[in-house]
Amino acid sequence: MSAARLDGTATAAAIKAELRERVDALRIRGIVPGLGTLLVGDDPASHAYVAGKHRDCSEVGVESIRVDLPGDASEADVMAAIDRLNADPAVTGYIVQLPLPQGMDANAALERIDPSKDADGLHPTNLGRLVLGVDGELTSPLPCTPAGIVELLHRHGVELPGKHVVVLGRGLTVGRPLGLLLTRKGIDATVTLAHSRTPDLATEVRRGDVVVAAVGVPHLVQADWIKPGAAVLDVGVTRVIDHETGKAKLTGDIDPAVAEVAGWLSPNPGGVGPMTRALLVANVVQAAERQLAARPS
Ligand SMILES: Nc1nc2c(c(=O)[nH]1)N[C@@H](CN(C=O)c1ccc(C(=O)N[C@@H](CCC(=O)O)C(=O)O)cc1)CN2
Repeated sequence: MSAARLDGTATAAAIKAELRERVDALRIRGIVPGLGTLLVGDDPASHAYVAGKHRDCSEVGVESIRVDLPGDASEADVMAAIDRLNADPAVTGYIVQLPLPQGMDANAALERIDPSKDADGLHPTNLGRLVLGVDGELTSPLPCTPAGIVELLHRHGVELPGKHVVVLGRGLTVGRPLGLLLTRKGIDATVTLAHSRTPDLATEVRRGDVVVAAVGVPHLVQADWIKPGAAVLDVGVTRVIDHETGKAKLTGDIDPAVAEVAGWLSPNPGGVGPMTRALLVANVVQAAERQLAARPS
């Protein structure tokens, strides 16, 4: 038996259709949401992701403001670009595409973002609100990949309360905030956050009703690591050369044989990636709705 597909492309399309209606309602009230992106350097993957983000915006009626700096830009250039995005009234929310070129302080860049314009939910204030809001109502933006994973499972009817979720990877954009999100009241999962220094990964993964792999090690997770029927989300991406075609192709963290054991499996590409982008647009629309709510009537 083969796992059912956690279809990120179709789910993201449904979310974008819902967002289109919210954007239309905002525009009628005179608010035009705009997403800004700041991309430094010429990493092809980052360029592809940023292009996808702007494509999504045009599909839902969100304006795009794109700032690209060369790879040899100084930290002062990056900070100045962030200051301009903070001040630009056309920018409802924006992101600094990660990774920044080697040697550049990503934390300093993230801290410079105006938290009310932080479309990635990665500013310390918004990550702090995620920690503080574990028991309560949350009105700050959530990091896009964790929010996308929870939404993808929810829209496929995969229940999380009381389930054991094993997350592989402790990075800033996925593993770390995902652990916080999954343990919030209302989501109520139990989380194991495993990483490169965890002994015996296979034993940890076998305990998971849900497994999220975000480490960037091609085909790390093997079929005999998976509890039969588990939901498996493949987030990590490595570009490897296909020996038959000589071209680079995307390879995820999950071995294809996992499909024979898992109950649910997200394809990669076509799984969590499109959900990350859809939830980014959702954060921008939400920020615009907050602007509207704060406007004197
Ligand atoms: N500022 C941020 N930087 C990065 C984040 C982030 O959330 N914020 N996450 C990752 C990359 N990422 C978002 O920027 C991202 C990854 C993948 C995709 C995506 O749509 N993938 C497609 C395949 C695209 C391709 O062909 O290359 C898919 O999975 O179907 C979008 C965004 C690191 N940086």
